[in-house]
Amino acid sequence: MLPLALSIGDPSGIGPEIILKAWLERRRHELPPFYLLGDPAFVSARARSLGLDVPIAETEPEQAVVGFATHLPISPLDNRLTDNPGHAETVNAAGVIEAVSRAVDDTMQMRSAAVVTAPIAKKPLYDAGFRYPGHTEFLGHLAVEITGAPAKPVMMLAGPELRTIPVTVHEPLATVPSTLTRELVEETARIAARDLRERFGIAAPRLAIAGLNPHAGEGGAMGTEDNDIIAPAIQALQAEGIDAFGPLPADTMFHARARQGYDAALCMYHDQALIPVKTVAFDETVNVTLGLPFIRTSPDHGTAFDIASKGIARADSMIAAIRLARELANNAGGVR
Ligand SMILES: NC(=O)C1=CN([C@@H]2O[C@H](COP(=O)(O)OP(=O)(O)OC[C@H]3O[C@@H](n4cnc5c(N)ncnc54)[C@H](O)[C@@H]3O)[C@@H](O)[C@H]2O)C=CC1
Ligand SMILES: NCC(=O)COP(=O)(O)O
Repeated sequence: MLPLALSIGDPSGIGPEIILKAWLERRRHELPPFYLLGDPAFVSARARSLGLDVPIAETEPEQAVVGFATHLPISPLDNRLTDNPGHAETVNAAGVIEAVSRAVDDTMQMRSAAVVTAPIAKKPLYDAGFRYPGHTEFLGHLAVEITGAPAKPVMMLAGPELRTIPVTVHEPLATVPSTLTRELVEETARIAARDLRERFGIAAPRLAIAGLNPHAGEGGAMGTEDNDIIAPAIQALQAEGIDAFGPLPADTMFHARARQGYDAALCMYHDQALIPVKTVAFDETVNVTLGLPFIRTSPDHGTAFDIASKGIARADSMIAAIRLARELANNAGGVR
């Protein structure tokens, strides 16, 4: 069995802490072996300052499974990381990006089974010249760079009771309507249906498609995108045999009874998708990227700078992300 590759995320946030805590919880949660792409000196210092007794060892990915029971394996980054909890440092951008790239490379080279990313703050990366809105888009870029084949990454938030998929992802609200096209809705739904079938083992995924406007447009009186873009996309998907339905008024599609009627909800913008799923299960939900030639999961939360290095960060979502990555890798035919 291959280990999972974990990227350290923003060193100023809670990423390092929840990874250390996940390792300490490895037996209780029966976690599969993983290794961290990080700076060993930084990780040791953070563990000490948090009072967490985590032995670490510099390890090649190939050796990570062997020592996982006794220490946290770390595959060292070329870039050093600066320790300044709660304050994003642009100087750390190179190491943060290297960790993600190396985790992807290890996975594509079959040195690891899947990528699990700790949260990154976007702004310090942008300030350092990073051109991608977030992991999701960067992972799509890496996939294309490595394979030479087109890849369309699709974000899905997967919780115990609800899965949601934003069709537009890191898009300012003001430009959502002009970004939303029939093609984008269809492409996102096709990838979601395929990956829910092939990766999650759902034979005939039911996709509930949200409208964009109040009351899904109220027959065109409260906005035209629902009738002009979303409804024709749903008809095309249905004609292909995909069990898609809507456009549904978004305010009434997430309550407990409504959730029984679908396997995933396609939402038209970031907060339409992320507010319901984080409200229902903030600690257990996992961010999964669909549409890639490798598996990637992440906690649903961000860097939580307000509590960085205070010792109170919960590792539940990171633990759920590790467990889901292993499950998806197992579903991928046992190759990994
Ligand atoms: N996958 C990723 O890389 C993600 C990164 N982010 C980034 O994180 C940064 C901060 O984002 P926010 O909107 O403030 O969201 P956040 O999730 O970092 O924090 C929101 C609130 O939840 C609390 N919280 C979050 N995770 C927690 C945990 N594990 N245990 C206990 N409390 C927790 C925080 O203390 C804060 O009060 C942004 O720069 C954003 O870009 C946000 C979401 C995902
Ligand atoms: N709010 C979700 C989020 O920002 C995560 O994005 P990504 O970095 O996983 O693309």
